Amino acid sequence: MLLEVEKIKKSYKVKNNIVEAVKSIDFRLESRNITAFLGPNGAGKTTTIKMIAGLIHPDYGDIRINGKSVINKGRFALKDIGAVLEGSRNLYWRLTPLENFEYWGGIKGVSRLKTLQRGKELMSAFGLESKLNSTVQQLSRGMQQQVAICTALIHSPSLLLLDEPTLGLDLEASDRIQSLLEVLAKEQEVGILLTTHQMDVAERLSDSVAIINNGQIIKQGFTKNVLKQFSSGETYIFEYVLEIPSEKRELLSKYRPEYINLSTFKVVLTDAQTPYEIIDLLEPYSILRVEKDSADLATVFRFYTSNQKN
Ligand SMILES: Nc1ncnc2c1ncn2[C@@H]1O[C@H](COP(=O)(O)OP(=O)(O)OP(=O)(O)O)[C@@H](O)[C@H]1O
Repeated sequence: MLLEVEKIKKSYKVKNNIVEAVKSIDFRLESRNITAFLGPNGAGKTTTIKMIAGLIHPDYGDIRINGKSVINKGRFALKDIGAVLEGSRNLYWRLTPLENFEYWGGIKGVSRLKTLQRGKELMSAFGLESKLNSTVQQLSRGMQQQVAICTALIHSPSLLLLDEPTLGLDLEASDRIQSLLEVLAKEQEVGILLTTHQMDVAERLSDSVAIINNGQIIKQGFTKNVLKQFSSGETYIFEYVLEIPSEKRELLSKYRPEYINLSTFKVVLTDAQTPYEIIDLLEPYSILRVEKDSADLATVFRFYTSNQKN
């Protein structure tokens, strides 16, 4: 198993108060798997990722990478982990991408030749070959983030930790990063743990999700299973221009509609039924929309995080 996080806890002391940032978190991440760590602001995501990256120590619990505990073993952990936490803090802005790669490659114990070769390959994967010799401060924010990711990958780590990798980026930059992450996971067998508030990014990229709130994981599983639990078969939503009159309600009753408001209702259809039957039945009333009701991660996220106090 690439990453095993076992019952980790972390509290911060703020003046006379203790903030329990992470109460007890358990999860696993396999190679080739992308896990999205989701949670509202202050849920404890960054604290957890920082503990995995060895930047802060848990008060309790264990973190194992490839079966070996990394608690208090910073040097060992360095070898297997690449991380981009809080924007592009792993970059020196006055240096070029190549100089940054050389610097970080040196720290991670990779030869200069290998570092430069790998750095160039990674930059080409982003279409940034022409920027190898510009200083980081001359690059756009999207490019800087891409260079930060290249830097984190310079020593070919098996685990990549990313805090909000696509935050504030335009669609093209965000797409490039997402595509590279997919390639890294599926073709180069890297395990990726990322935090994001962008549910569409999480839905596209993640094999698994862990939803965290108040320092605890409240839901985890394969993304497709989590979504499936929320999608209720052949459920359709019909919205009419005007409210549904009582004689039509009577005719509709055999479909057991669930009314959302006076002009909108949901029905679950069997294999033998089609949405057109309903439309025919309600003629001549004008329909505004009919759509299949399927859950997305945003719905799932809202459900779990708004039920936090139950
Ligand atoms: N260095 C610190 N000192 C004191 N409290 C902290 C520190 N870092 C985080 N916290 C607190 O710990 C809790 C969890 O914070 P954390 O940054 O891990 O959340 P997060 O899920 O990453 O949030 P966001 O989505 O806003 O980045 C919050 O209540 C936060 O205020």
